[in-house]
Amino acid sequence: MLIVSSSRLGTFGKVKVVLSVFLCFSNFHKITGHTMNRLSGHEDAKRVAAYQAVDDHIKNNTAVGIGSGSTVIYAVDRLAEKINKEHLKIVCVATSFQSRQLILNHKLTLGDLETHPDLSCVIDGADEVDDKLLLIKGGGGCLTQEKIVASCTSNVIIIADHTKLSKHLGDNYKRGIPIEVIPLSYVPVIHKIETMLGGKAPVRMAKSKAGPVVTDNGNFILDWQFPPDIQSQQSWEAINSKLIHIPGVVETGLFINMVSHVYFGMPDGTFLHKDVRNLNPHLQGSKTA
Ligand SMILES: O=C[C@H](O)[C@H](O)[C@H](O)COP(=O)(O)O
Repeated sequence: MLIVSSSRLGTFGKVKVVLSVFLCFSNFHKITGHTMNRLSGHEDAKRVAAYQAVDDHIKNNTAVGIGSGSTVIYAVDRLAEKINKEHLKIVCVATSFQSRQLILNHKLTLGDLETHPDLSCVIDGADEVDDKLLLIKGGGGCLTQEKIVASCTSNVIIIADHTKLSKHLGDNYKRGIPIEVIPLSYVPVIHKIETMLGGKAPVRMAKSKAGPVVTDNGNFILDWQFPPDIQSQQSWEAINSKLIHIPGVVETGLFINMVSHVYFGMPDGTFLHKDVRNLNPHLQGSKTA
């Protein structure tokens, strides 16, 4: 029937038919609940990690930090489910515009660091985690508020899919270390990073806007593609210290000695839990909930 009628339609009519078929197909997936089944392996892995972290660490009558990124979305889903089911009283502190929206959209209680400067835990994502649990963060442009919020707890919990796990920083995440800078300083900061530490530190350009990415704080992001041998010459702590002392640098996406636990969702639906107190990993099962 479609073929017969499409031959009698003009271009505009054909576009309408194609659009209706597309909308029908998307609604079919929503109606039949197939949306979850269509999740990719990566999405499933993110969900497994996020659910497990929430189940293990969220306690009643606490304030928690909510990180940013695509994995945190699953954590907030689980948190909302848990709060409603168990009638918990939890105050959520955001680390970005996105995370604030997530909290508000789930009708959770929004707090801030002014009212809740001590957090029971922070659940956040990462772009890469090395075998000492050092992190690269900021791939989505959020890092300064994340680091401030993370500094307000002794329990930073990272959730990620298995592709984020690597031996050394930069093994898997190739975009470089994000560095937030005050806009007027970006050229001298690039020059200083490249002269002092080597590599390249281009300003991150926006995809759907002319010009650079602008952070939630009104700043620019540099992605420092560091020289491969830098890790054999100096520690990440020393490198981070050099970077943050450059005038104009607001913060870096290097999170050093800040993490307590990391949960990786694995391709087979299990999760890998790493506890900083015992860096031998424990494969803990397949609670996908
Ligand atoms: O800038 C973004 C944040 O640091 C994210 O937590 C990080 O990029 C990981 O995001 P995702 O969970 O989407 O991989």
